[in-house]
Amino acid sequence: KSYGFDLSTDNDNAIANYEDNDDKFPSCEIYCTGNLLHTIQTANPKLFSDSKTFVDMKLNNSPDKTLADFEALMQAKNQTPTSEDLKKFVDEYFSPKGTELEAWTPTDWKENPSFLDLISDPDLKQWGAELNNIWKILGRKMKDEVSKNPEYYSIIPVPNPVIIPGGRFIEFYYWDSYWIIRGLLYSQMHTTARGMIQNFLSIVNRFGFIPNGGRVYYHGRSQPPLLTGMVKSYVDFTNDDKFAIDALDTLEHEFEFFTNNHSVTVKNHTLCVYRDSSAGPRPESYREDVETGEEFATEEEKELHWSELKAAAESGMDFSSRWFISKDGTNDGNLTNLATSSIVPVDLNALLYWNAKLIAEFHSKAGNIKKVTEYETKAEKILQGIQEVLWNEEAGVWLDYDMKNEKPRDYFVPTNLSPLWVKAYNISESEKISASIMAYIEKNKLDTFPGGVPNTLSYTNEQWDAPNVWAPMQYILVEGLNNLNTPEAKNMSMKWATKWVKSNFKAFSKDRHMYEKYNADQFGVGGGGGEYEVQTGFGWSNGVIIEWLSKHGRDISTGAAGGGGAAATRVMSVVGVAAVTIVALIAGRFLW
Ligand SMILES: OC[C@H]1O[C@H](O[C@H]2O[C@H](CO)[C@@H](O)[C@H](O)[C@H]2O)[C@H](O)[C@@H](O)[C@@H]1O
Repeated sequence: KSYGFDLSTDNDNAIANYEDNDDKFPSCEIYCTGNLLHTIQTANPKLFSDSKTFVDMKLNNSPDKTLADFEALMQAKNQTPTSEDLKKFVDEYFSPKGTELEAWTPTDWKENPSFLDLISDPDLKQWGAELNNIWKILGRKMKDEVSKNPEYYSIIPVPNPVIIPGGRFIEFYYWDSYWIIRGLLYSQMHTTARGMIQNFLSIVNRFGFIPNGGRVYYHGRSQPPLLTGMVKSYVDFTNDDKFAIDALDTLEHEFEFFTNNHSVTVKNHTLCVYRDSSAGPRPESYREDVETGEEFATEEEKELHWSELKAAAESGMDFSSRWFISKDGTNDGNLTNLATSSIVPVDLNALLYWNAKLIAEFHSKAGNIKKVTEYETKAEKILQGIQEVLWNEEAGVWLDYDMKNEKPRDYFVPTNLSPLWVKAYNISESEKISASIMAYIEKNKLDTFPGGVPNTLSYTNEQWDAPNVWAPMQYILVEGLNNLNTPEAKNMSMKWATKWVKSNFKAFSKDRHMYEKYNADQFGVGGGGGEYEVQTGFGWSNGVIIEWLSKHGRDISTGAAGGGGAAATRVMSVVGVAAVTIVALIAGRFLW
């Protein structure tokens, strides 16, 4: 079946739940589940150093022939083929990863985007130009044959070229694309940004939701819902209200789909959790999931474990102690303690509130008064849930809620502050909230890390734990504090933005790479841990830096000390800088 890429919206035809997925993702019988996938991904010795390699390879024959010939091989080898037998089969029946894609230079790429004029420091300006060049390296276009014969590929066909994250991630990722698109908009690449948003609209129209990334094996889960936020960004840059109005049916559909499939009732409020709807290990990390699954005795327990792994992947934070619930109800443990779907996450509910508010705003542009009221009411209900279930007066911040133990999880994650970013709080209480957030920052010593604010304060060797620090999370913190609009919060926001720009710059100057994640304990160093090597490229890291160079490039310089530059010296007292320095040195960390 080939895709016609009909961008029109037809909610009646879009699926209302995940049930019809098998039809919608025709190559799933090869790439999502089954004996072939299991046998190749668990071969001993292993065939691939990264499990994702196999599921990104193209089929040379139809799925039916491939499966039939594989079964014949299994029979011929008495169900116990050697690794060598399997390697021969893969070489004959699959083509290398990436053959379905072509490098693509965005047609709207500009040599000298105007944001470069907003940067004073010559070294930062040069760096900005190099980051702008990277858009050309990260551009990918699908070959026409993909949409004609999608059953030969794990990649999900989309009509327009995309900017990928980079490294092993050669397809689109849902939430990464939010920061990539903002970076493109700041780089005056409106056509590429619009094309990527249209891809997502087309995907919602075809499947009802946006999968985690652009591969069929991500079919059971999404990622933090940011499509409506992407449309808002596009409209803010272009004033093209019609684009948002035309997208409304699809945006509503994504919102309804997401809330229908993720809701829970807590303390009489309907809120959402991250969740997955598929069976089995993650195909792209099959071997790893089979190994952690060994810890469980029954098939049912294994399935539950895999489902919690995939729910964590839906959150974008795969993996993190944020999702561990130990026997005594703490965040201690390891991947076997994952209980993602029992934790009500602050960020997801704040984002859904934002979605509802934006949909109401777009309806108001269209003059659809009834719809404005409908979505304002939905937003208000989510806000009440956030306030009554997730706001924690004692901690002075929002906290994830543990439904198993019926208690808040008082552990730092940047997402605890995410309502500030999307204004999911009562604005009239900004002063009070600002005081309590600043006290929370102080109490958790969040300002003492030389390389940015870590994702948690637990050192577990998982990639979304300390000491790793991630661009989207720095963004949420910095933009959220800025929104609070009090002098203290704005100062901290500027200080953290400056530190992040300078730390990324140091790493780039040294290694010539933008990293997927960095190290909070060391200034200018890439991150590590988790199940794959740190990746370079890197879409969201580039996007965030381009945005902050555009916004603050006149105030940041590479020369000045303090993790800040001209702006930081303006907003912080000298005493403040010295205090931060002393605290960091006492903690045995190097500032730069
Ligand atoms: O292959 C392992 C996991 O890789 C992805 O997760 C990480 O990279 C994504 C792309 O940058 C990012 O969106 C995510 O936040 C990262 O943790 C993938 O999204 C996972 O589903 C996958 O299991």
